Amino acid sequence: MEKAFTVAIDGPAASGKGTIARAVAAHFGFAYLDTGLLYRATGAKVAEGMTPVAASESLSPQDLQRDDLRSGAAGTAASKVAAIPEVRAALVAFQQGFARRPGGAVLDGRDIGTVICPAAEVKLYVTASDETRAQRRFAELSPSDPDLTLAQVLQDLRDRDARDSARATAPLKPAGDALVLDTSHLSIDEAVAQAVAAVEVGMS
Ligand SMILES: Nc1ncnc2c1ncn2[C@@H]1O[C@H](COP(=O)(O)OP(=O)(O)O)[C@@H](O)[C@H]1O
Ligand SMILES: Nc1ccn([C@@H]2O[C@H](COP(=O)(O)OP(=O)(O)O)[C@@H](O)[C@H]2O)c(=O)n1
Repeated sequence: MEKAFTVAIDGPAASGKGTIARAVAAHFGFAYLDTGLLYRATGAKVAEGMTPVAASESLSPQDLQRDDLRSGAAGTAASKVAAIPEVRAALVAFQQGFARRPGGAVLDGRDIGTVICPAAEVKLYVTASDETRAQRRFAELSPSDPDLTLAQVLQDLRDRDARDSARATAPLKPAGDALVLDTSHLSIDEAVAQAVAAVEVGMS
């Protein structure tokens, strides 16, 4: 594909957005941007003493490659800086430029279909029950954090979703024209197949 074509994927924590986004990008040969990493890296720099706005304005490719961005603490730090309008504003141009690059792009996050790419050709809102999401995230994080409990992961997800949904700027919510994909009872292959089918409709 020569022209721009944007697939916007939003949803709450650990719903399967990233898994679907990566698979869709690989299937169609599109570029992929995990926009949560921008907020996680900003939060990590704030934890090291930078102000949130300076951190968001100075993000480098290396900042996005740190190996400590996937932890629960990094997710919580991300959602705190993500509520600051100036931090979000500092990250808009990069995301929009990525979305409109020639050849197609998939972006996943919280506000891609609502704020970053309201004209995206395809919009998905990926969700799953709180318990399903907590079990998936627990399975992911517990091998490297033996003290972690399922109850703690569930509480962290709920706190983060509540903060992301309640903020005034770019809150977590489905775009009016998004296709809602509940993955609670879908395998990864089934969820990806439904997303691929939605993109095929968008391309036709
Ligand atoms: N449909 C699914 N069924 C089972 N596990 C899934 C499914 N989708 C995602 N997962 C797993 O759940 C975890 C969280 O998925 P991820 O794509 O990282 O979510 P998000 O990007 O929304 O935070 C990962 O370990 C992933 O392999
Ligand atoms: N487009 C985005 C992406 C992430 N975020 C914030 O960054 C946090 C981490 O996002 P993430 O996508 O990496 O989190 P997971 O859904 O993977 O757990 C979220 O809880 C949001 O607060 C956002 O506000 N807007």
